[in-house]
Amino acid sequence: MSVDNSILSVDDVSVHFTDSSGFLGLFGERQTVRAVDGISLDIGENDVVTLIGESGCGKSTLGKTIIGAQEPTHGSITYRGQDIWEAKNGRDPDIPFSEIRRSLQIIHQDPGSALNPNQRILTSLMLPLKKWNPNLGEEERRKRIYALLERVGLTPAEDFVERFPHQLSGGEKQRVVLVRSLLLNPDVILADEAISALDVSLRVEMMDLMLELQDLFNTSYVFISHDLSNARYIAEKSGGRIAVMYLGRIVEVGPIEQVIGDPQHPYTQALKWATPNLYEGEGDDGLPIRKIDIPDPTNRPSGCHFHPRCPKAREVCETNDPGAFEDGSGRAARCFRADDTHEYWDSPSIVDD
Ligand SMILES: Nc1ncnc2c1ncn2[C@@H]1O[C@H](COP(=O)(O)OP(=O)(O)OP(=O)(O)O)[C@@H](O)[C@H]1O
Repeated sequence: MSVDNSILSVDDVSVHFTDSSGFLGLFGERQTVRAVDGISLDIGENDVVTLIGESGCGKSTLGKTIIGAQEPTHGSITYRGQDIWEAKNGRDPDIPFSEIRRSLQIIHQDPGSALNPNQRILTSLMLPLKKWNPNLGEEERRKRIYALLERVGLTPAEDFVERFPHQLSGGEKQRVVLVRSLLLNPDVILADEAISALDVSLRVEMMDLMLELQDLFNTSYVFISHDLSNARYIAEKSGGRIAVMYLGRIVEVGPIEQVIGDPQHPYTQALKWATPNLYEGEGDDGLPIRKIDIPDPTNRPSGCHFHPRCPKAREVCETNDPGAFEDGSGRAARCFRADDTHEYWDSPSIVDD
């Protein structure tokens, strides 16, 4: 899906891992996991996109690919028109890879692992600022760090900068990591389950803080979450998009009013059904999923990959792979049901009553 003013363009990107470990590997068989499979997505200025889906659907791999930390096996990622991997491989880029690296930052679930346990917070924040902004004097650097720490509520900053990571709570560490990313003035921050490890009471506070700072820094975010309530909160507050992933693909993407308010893809409907505070008062049409088990990612079902679990599957879904249908509202869904005139509607159901 394309946007105006795009910073990052993901164009038909796949990431396939070939694995010869495991049982079949003993017999020399190599299996391919299609962690990301033919995804196109643009990230614009001041944009927010939240990737949601079950464990193993490819959210982290797509996120890492978007920020240039994972090389795609197919397709391209461009940053302001510059192919990231051509820049990384030094093919005379218009934008050097170091500049791309600075512009695309990541915040992980575990802030502890992102901070050197032997360094005081001041050193952890000073070093990257010095590396990326060598013309900035020590006093100016210190001023920026203090101002940002105060802005995220780590006050008094003079006290926090003298501490080591083990002297901070999880929420405080995550704020320090956020400050460290923002000091580099990035265009895009990938927040990979960045709030999942925080106490529930702190999650909303952290999401609010990140979105407030977005306005100040003109930063775009790609949030990764397995929790549809959090994804809804972020998308609602930011006016951003939600992208629902299933077995390496985006099966539905668009604004919150469409994707959560009126989901088109049966998988999005199942996710919504499984999130009680989103489903309240919507009646009970029965279980919106036929099988709980996630299919083997090395051996995906034919046709629509969701068809064995889909309560609305018809014969055509077993053989034909749906493309993305756009409905003119900014939403696209990979389901034949999104097309009123599709042969799906005349195809016999494969679901037992
Ligand atoms: N380096 C790798 N080598 C082989 N397979 C991998 C590798 N990284 C990821 N995978 C596989 O790719 C698929 C997608 O993994 P990924 O971590 O992107 O999913 P996810 O949606 O982020 O899951 P989770 O929410 O559990 O973190 C999984 O089947 C995973 O086992």
